[in-house]
Amino acid sequence: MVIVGGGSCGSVLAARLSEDPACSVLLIEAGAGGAVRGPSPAHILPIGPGSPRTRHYATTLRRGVAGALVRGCGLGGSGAVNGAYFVRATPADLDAWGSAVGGRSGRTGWSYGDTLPYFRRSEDDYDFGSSALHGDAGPVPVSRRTAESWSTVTARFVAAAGAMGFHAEPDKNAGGPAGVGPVPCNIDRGMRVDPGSAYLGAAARRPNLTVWAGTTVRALRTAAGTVHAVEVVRDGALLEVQAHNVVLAAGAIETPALLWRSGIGDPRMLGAAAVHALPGVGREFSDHPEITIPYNPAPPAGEQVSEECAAPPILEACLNLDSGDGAVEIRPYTASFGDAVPGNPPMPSVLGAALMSPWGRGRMVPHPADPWGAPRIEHHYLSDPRDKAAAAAAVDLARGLLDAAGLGAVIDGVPPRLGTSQHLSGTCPMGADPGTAVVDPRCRVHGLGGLYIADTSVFPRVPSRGPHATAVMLAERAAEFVASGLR
Ligand SMILES: Cc1cc2nc3c(=O)[nH]c(=O)nc-3n(C[C@H](O)[C@H](O)[C@H](O)COP(=O)(O)OP(=O)(O)OC[C@H]3O[C@@H](n4cnc5c(N)ncnc54)[C@H](O)[C@@H]3O)c2cc1C
Repeated sequence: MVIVGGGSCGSVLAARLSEDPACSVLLIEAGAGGAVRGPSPAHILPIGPGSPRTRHYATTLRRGVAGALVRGCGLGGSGAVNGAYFVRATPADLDAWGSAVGGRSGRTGWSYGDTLPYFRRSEDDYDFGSSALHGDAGPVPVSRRTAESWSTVTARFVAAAGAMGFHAEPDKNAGGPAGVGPVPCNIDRGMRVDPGSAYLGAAARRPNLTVWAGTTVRALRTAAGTVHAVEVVRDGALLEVQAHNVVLAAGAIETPALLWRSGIGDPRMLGAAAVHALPGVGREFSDHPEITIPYNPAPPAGEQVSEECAAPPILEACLNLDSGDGAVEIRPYTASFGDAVPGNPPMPSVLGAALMSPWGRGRMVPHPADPWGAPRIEHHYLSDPRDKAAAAAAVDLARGLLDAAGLGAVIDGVPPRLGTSQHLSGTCPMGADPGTAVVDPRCRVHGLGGLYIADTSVFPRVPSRGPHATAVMLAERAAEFVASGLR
């Protein structure tokens, strides 16, 4: 078994599949560093210029607006450098996923009921323990900051949202009505516990699990409709590694890129290099646009700040609204991205207003001149009039909250800025129809034997919450599908 990519999903897959001593697993990760890094300070995002733990990509957010995408690289992947917000997709998201992909409920289903056991299995919820909704024995610790330890920004924001009539949501992973409340985080005592640390830490010593870091998979080798090997670059040499099964978990940018480099995709795009037709690769993706509103923070008004507040995660609480024309998330960041991201220049404090169920879809295509170059990415943010209207309403709401909370004053002459939440999803979507989908409901690539995809590229659409907890659930579920295919 070869797993390509040791990020959020690849770590889960490698650990779960190697639980069976008869299954020999090779995990191949492009980023350097063979050892699992272990938990890292959650209030720092090591994604700034020059960070050895990231790869950067250019995108066009909308016509005339350039943007930058970041992906983690190294064991733990993007999960090891992210904001540590660990919120599940909503029951409505998952039920829509189940209906969209048409798998049979319970066996290959993706509805809320089908997926709940895998969310529970992945977590150790420090606040809610074991219950019908939560697990207390999984590898990922999940915790929420208590109101007593909130930073001033969070405390003022939550109070203002309550005063404005938004109802309290004490557990954003309970599947209840959306509101304002603490963000569940994969944090233990201030440290981000990414899936690499959580899952691979214990598994790495198993004799049937080999980890090759600093090794890049260049292409898949296929013959007679089956993938039988991967071509890798390791220590400067090009090698071919034979495999009975290959699981791609290289993330929502590199997984489609790897398929294209292997001749898998839309033949109209690949031309003579085409080996297997799957026109859905890169055709439509979704992500959460975020508009940030810069402000000058108000001076403290004598609030008591506990010692624990000294280094809060970047987001301790948020407001979710699921009604009306689309889901919205208002994010009161506890620090400026100049302070939280080493290497960034000084930046103002911002409040974020994100569209969490956008209608617009992005498109990714291979680099036009260089098959080894980064794909061309276009987000097409706010291209749909419904998104434009929702964005304007979300910015108004965020400004109202900024005011009501007394967080500070909007900076004159600095307009709100369109950016991305970095939640790219759905570049190789799951579905029953190989004309549009790339994998079936068991994560098998349509029409090719021996090849699975299990990462955020297979989400039919981005969930209406951050994708990380849902990515870990997906990998838990995919590991079972892959293992059952071996029997
Ligand atoms: C800066 C940032 C902040 C974020 N914050 C949050 C948050 O707070 N909450 C949330 O829910 N989501 C957040 N996200 C999104 C979330 O972290 C990702 O959606 C999730 O981690 C993606 O998991 P993945 O397994 O699909 O990909 P990744 O975790 O990106 O893993 C892909 C791995 O594959 C490796 N790889 C790629 N190509 C190859 C190759 N050819 N050969 C070998 N290895 C390869 C990469 O190096 C990487 O390690 C954030 C993302 C970023 C970048």
